Amino acid sequence: MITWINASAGSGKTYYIIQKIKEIKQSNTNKSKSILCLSYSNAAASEMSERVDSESRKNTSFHTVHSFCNLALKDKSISVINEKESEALINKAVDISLKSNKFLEVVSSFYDESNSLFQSVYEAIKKNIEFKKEFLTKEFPEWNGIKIDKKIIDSLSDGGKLEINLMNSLLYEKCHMGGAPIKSLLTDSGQIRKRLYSSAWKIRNPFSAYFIDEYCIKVFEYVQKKKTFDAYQKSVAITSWVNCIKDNYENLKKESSVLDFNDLINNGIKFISESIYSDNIDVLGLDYIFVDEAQDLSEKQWEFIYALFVKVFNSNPNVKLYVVGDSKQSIYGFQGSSVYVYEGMYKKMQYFAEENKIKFATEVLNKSYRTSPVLLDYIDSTISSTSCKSKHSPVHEFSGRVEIHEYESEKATYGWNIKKANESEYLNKCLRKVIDLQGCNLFSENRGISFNDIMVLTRRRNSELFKFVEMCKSNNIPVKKSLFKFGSEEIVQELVSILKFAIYNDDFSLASILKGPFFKWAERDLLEVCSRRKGSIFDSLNKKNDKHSKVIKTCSRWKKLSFNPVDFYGNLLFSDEYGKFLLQSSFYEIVIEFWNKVVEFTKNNIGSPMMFIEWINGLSESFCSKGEGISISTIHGSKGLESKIVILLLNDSDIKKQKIIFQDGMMVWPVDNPLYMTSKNQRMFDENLENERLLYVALTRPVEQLYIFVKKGSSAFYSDIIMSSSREFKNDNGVLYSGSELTKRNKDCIPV
Ligand SMILES: Nc1ncnc2c1ncn2[C@@H]1O[C@H](COP(=O)(O)OP(=O)(O)OP(=O)(O)O)[C@@H](O)[C@H]1O
Repeated sequence: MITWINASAGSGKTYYIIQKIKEIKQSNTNKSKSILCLSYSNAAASEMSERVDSESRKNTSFHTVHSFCNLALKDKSISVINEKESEALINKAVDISLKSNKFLEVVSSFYDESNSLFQSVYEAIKKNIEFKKEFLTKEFPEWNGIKIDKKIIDSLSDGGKLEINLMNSLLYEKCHMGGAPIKSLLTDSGQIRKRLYSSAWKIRNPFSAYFIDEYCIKVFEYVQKKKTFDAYQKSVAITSWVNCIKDNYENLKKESSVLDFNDLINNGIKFISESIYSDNIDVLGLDYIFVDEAQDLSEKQWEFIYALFVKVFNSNPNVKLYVVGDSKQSIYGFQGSSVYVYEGMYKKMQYFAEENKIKFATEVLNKSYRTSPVLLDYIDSTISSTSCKSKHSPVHEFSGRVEIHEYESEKATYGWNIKKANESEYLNKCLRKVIDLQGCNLFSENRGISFNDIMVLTRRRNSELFKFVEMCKSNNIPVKKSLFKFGSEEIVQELVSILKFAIYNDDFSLASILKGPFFKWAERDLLEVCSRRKGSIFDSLNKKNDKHSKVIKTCSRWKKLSFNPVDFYGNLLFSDEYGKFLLQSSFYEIVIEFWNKVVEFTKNNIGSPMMFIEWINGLSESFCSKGEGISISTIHGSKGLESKIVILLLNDSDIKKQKIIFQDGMMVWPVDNPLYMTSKNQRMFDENLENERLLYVALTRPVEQLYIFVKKGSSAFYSDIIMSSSREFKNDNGVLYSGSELTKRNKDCIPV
């Protein structure tokens, strides 16, 4: 049986799964049912796990699709690299490709338009790595007589724009055909064309005007064709170079016997289809499979889930699959999920059910168990323009409040000091709001507001946000560090790398240790050692032992420690020079927390270092300063969570447009030809929808109070949506918009 539930935020989707598991566990059967719960993110998987009781947890496992696939690999002693390590490898793959003939070919074929070339090279690699300006200028001052001057490299920042300008000027201004500027020839009002018409009129030849038009059309077609052909050539060259980087990356992974996150899924699919299971997973014994946050899964992850379900179904036709999601909350487009994939999967599952004569059910959850009616009204009026509309009826009756503070974008002519003043005003107002909320009562409960009730959300982790955290601290407002997952804190990553290096002697771990706070190597130092080495980095350092004696001595000491996590970190933190350094550093608090985690792990597990590494990397809980505090998170990170009060910092400059456009696996060169324009428009359309879905996720987190601080940037995307809906909600005094509904209900409750 397959059950598919698509329902709005706060309608109880996760609650449904939890209740279902409870019911299954409480039903009177002899055998305890085996349940697998899959989700997209660590946060969602651990949220589910945290919300079930201990009885339900028996014989039930909670995983992300990745961690489930990783489990299948466990016995195979292959290590899985995280995103940071994968980025370092891509970096290396680019270095190799810069020295390859492929790149030289690209450079030569594009030389006459080298500005555009470097622009695209930059754009092509910028997505994943930092551009190697220094590296390019230093290592390649000249190629085949082509001089790469600093100016060219410095101008690499605006992918595609220069190219479009160039093409426009070719078409409209600077290009001369037999002395006639094309713009003048091609437009009806152009001088040259007018002149041609008037001479045609003079010679009184009835066909001459017709010939002029024909001629103009031919020139126009020629320019279009040339542009398309140039664009095609460039797209092919750059795509083949990007593919060369990809091949290098694949080879580097192979050489070091590592897998990245994408490989995990591919391997998972392979294991399932070839029936190779590790002992860690009893795939065929599953009775129930639950999939939460299904709208966030990528096509590959779905492929895995489908393969898994079919496999289990073939051995146990009674297996039940529950898929739960909300197409309005699909916000991981950059990682391959999309509404199209989600809806396509619905049809595929329905078809599977029909083919195999099993029941395909859908359930309707149309009540909101989270949000105050006032907020629901506001959400519906704000999001109403799109498919995101979510009308569902409120269960609660308590009041709510929405307040909007808008900031205009700074005018360039006012200079930089205005910009600064505006920014701090924006953050100060937000801080003021947090302070003012103390001492007020909640609407939904009969008690005062505590810091724990407040969640601050933002689109990106940017410098503004860090400034805000600093401002909170200096105003004695405690902040929970939910912005960072414990497992991805820099120092936690370093501590994990040390254990990994001690066990595997691998280059990635050593490289990240060397660049970390203890050894503080610059990228250049590392590059110098890596480029000339034979064998591992550690071996090559060993050979030049005088210069690197500190590294050698320290690392050799670590290699001798027992690998049992508690012994390893006990020695490292409390009897080693490294530990002394850490405990005296600003990382002190987090290192102690890390040690507590090591002890906690050892208490509950057999203590294998591999298991520890996986466990600590996957820890989704946030590192929290002691006691209560406001939580701060990106909108992506707040998925599935709720908070009594949400303060939303929206900054239109946070919306960054992707500049590279791929169509059918090939990069489309940015010129104004029809293919590029169609792809670009489609991309913009998709991006806008995703940005709107992101707004929907943010607006649906609060239970009763929402404060939006919106700052107009170049795109004005969010400010337009927020301000146009707020007009409807403007109160009589024209003060901050609280919504007519809410002012009526809450006038007396809230100090304004
Ligand atoms: N049937 C119910 N009875 C009582 N409370 C419920 C019910 N369903 C949901 N809730 C409560 O409503 C809130 C929202 O539920 P839940 O998190 O399951 O919604 P959701 O649909 O998964 O939301 P999101 O899409 O934002 O993740 C939770 O506090 C939950 O405990």
